[in-house]
Amino acid sequence: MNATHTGDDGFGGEAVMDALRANKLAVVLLTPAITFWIWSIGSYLNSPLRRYPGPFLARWTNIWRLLQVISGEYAPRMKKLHEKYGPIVRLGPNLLDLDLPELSRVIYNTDGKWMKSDFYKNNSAIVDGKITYHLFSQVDNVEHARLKRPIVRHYSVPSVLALEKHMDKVINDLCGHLEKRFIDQNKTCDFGAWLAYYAWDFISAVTFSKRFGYMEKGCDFDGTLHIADQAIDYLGIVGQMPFLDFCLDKNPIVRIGPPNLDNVARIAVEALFPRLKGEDKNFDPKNPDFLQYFIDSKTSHPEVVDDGTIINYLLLNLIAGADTTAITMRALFYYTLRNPAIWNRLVSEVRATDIVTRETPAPYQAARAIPYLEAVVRETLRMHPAVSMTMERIVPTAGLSLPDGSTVPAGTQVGMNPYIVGRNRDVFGDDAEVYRPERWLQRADEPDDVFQERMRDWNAAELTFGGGSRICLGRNLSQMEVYKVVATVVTRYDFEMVNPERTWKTVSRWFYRVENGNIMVNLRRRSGF
Ligand code: HEM
Repeated sequence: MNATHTGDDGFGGEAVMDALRANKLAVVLLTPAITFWIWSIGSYLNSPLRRYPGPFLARWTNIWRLLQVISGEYAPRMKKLHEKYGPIVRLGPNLLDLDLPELSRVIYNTDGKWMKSDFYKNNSAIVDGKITYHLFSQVDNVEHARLKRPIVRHYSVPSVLALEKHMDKVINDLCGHLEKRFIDQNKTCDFGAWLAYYAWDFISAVTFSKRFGYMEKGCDFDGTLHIADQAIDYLGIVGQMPFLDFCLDKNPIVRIGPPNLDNVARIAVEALFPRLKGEDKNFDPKNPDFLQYFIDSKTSHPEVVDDGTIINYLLLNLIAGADTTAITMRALFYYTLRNPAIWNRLVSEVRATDIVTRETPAPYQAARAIPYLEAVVRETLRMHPAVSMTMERIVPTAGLSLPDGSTVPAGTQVGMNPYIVGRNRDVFGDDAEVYRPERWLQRADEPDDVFQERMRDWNAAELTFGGGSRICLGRNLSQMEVYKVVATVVTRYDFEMVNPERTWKTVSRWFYRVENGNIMVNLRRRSGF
């Protein structure tokens, strides 16, 4: 039979060839997977972190923690893990989260040996083809100190106090808007949203004597507030697997990242150049602002500061300073307004001081001297820290000794989460999950020295502003912003929360965000104000 040649030799040769080809393909496909698994099992078995407990998947891959951040419930979930596993939880193949406040001064210190991890690096921009880090994202401690030196003194209490006139104007404007738009029209106010507009206008006013204009427009008119949320979510999510930044935001072919904060960058540039030319009409030399401080540092530290550095300083102020403080103020009103005993005490103690008039907001130092206001602010910072994620550091050469007698080897990433240490029961007591400002006051039967020692321990456990040489640069500024506005509005208006029984919606990633619509209030002007 003259069969057409099909390659089949009558002994199933074609089938054999097919099988061989299929096998080759299987080998090509399976080899990397098998190698990866052998490597994973090897690393798992040999890992010096094997002894530390944590979720099974977290020991193998950082994808597990990335998913926790995406969930938007990061901090509460991590808190549950600590309840299950104890003070040391392994959150990734090379990451330990510690609920050990006694080690906060060891990990967050000023000796320059503890570096930030690569988590922070994606918070950077490409300038002239080069990745540029700012004060927050620079992980190299020497370079960080160089960048910080020219400006650190401008964030001290006396320097920030010199900006109080700017603050008073913004607070009076906030009050004007609340009266015109809500009180006079008998309308309910989304106070949470207004606190955010206030925070953004406040930070721009003290930074370059000009407002973004969110209060004037009464909305996030250019979408910047929304973009800032996306940018900070990107930091939290991509920071779990830092190489992803090179596939996404820093992708050389197509950039896949959150929208740029172009508007903020444009405003910073538009503020700098007219000022340098002496053409800035918004600037009054009698009322300094951060931009002026930064320009002065060009003269005092010419080896570090040029116009590019100033833009970086400006941007960081605007981006790091607004949402963090807005979150704190929202949390403060949420917790206090829902609890009549706390709210009434706050109102009566603030009003009794008589430090606010129709024309003048509360002076900072007088507001800071009201013990119950201090207690309320501290309790808010403890219960609802604006940053609610592990602040990762790399263990230096000497290793890290833990209270269980073990030593964490150099190169491991470790860190603490302000949300978790702030709720540590050994430090703050069995009611650490309860919002109770009174805990910050000296008890009637508590001797002075006992109270002072308690405060020392509590201060060490409070990481809301971070610690050591990387402690928040803007903490004095943000405190002025909070104390002044709370004392002022609490004196000028009566507040009534709409639906105080409704629980709020929060998102916990890098920031512990509070969504709009959670603090709806009806306001009434008090007589004499
Ligand atoms: C309630 C308000 C605020 C909170 C809770 C807060 C929290 C923090 C935390 C926890 C860190 C350290 C992060 C880490 O080590 O991983 C930090 C760093 C920083 N914050 Fe704040 N912040 C607030 C307001 C501000 C303001 C108003 C500004 C600026 C005007 C600011 C500027 C910065 C800067 C520049 C850093 C980096 C410091 C460095 O690494 O040297 N923050 N902040």
